[in-house]
Amino acid sequence: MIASRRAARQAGPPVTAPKPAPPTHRVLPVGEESHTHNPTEVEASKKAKQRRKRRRRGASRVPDRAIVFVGPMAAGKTSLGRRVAKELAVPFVDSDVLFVREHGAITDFFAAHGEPEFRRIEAEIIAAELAKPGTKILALGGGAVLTESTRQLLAQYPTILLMTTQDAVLRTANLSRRPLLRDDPSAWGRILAERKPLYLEVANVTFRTDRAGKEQLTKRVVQWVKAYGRKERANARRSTTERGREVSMDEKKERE
Ligand SMILES: Nc1ncnc2c1ncn2[C@@H]1O[C@H](COP(=O)(O)OP(=O)(O)OP(=O)(O)O)[C@@H](O)[C@H]1O
Ligand SMILES: O=C(O)C1=C[C@@H](O)[C@@H](O)[C@H](O)C1
Ligand SMILES: [Mg+2]
Repeated sequence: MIASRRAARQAGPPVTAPKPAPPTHRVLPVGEESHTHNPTEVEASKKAKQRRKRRRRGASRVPDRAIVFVGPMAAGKTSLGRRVAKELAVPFVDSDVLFVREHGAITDFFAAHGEPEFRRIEAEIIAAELAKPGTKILALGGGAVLTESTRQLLAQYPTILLMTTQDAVLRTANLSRRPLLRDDPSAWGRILAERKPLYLEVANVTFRTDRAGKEQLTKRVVQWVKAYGRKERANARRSTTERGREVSMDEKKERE
């Protein structure tokens, strides 16, 4: 059976078979690329392999847990977070989106149950998301840092603060989706003044989103994340070696 299938494969299609359709520039699904001998498709396959290799290399340099984005309303957590996640080929999660999925619109929830109940559930959602293994970009709601337990958890995660100015927000953000700002534009600055110390307490680094375009910022944040991952791995290797040395010193002492 196997021999006959091999023979059929070696024999190729019957001479009378209709001519196959001309090759197209279709991008082949992952895993199918190596079954072609068409030069265009071979080239596409090579490029796909290189891309996967680059992604694996990139992924191995990023921290193996959540990378968190914090910052004031409309600073760019969602738009930049999505871009950075795409570039690193890791999932993007937004705590506001998780909340809405479970409990409906945030403004309605505030009106019906009040802010303290919102903060309690928000903190639970964030803690559960941080506890899940694997690299991801996690964007937090603008007020998540108000909760102390969340701030304490963030001490164990690379945390990026996105900062901007009220002028930039009023220029770029869609105010119809932000009724608080539409009705009282100076609310943004007042809220930021109250929260700034909390943002700075949890952040490992700050990027200004009003001073550079999204593309340039994405590159800079990706570079920072990779450098953070490299440093963390180097530190882990160093402390393993040091622990190894301590053990062998102890063994030596015991033998003496
Ligand atoms: N670097 C940038 N340059 C110009 N515009 C930007 C930049 N970053 C974000 N924006 C714009 O600012 C607006 C707010 O961005 P985004 O919704 O990502 O902010 P956010 O921090 O997620 O807001 P929220 O706190 O409401 O969730 C969007 O219109 C976005 O396109
Ligand atoms: O700044 C805030 O307090 C908030 C920001 C949003 O991301 C939402 O989490 C919610 O609207 C509260
Ligand atoms: Mg957002």
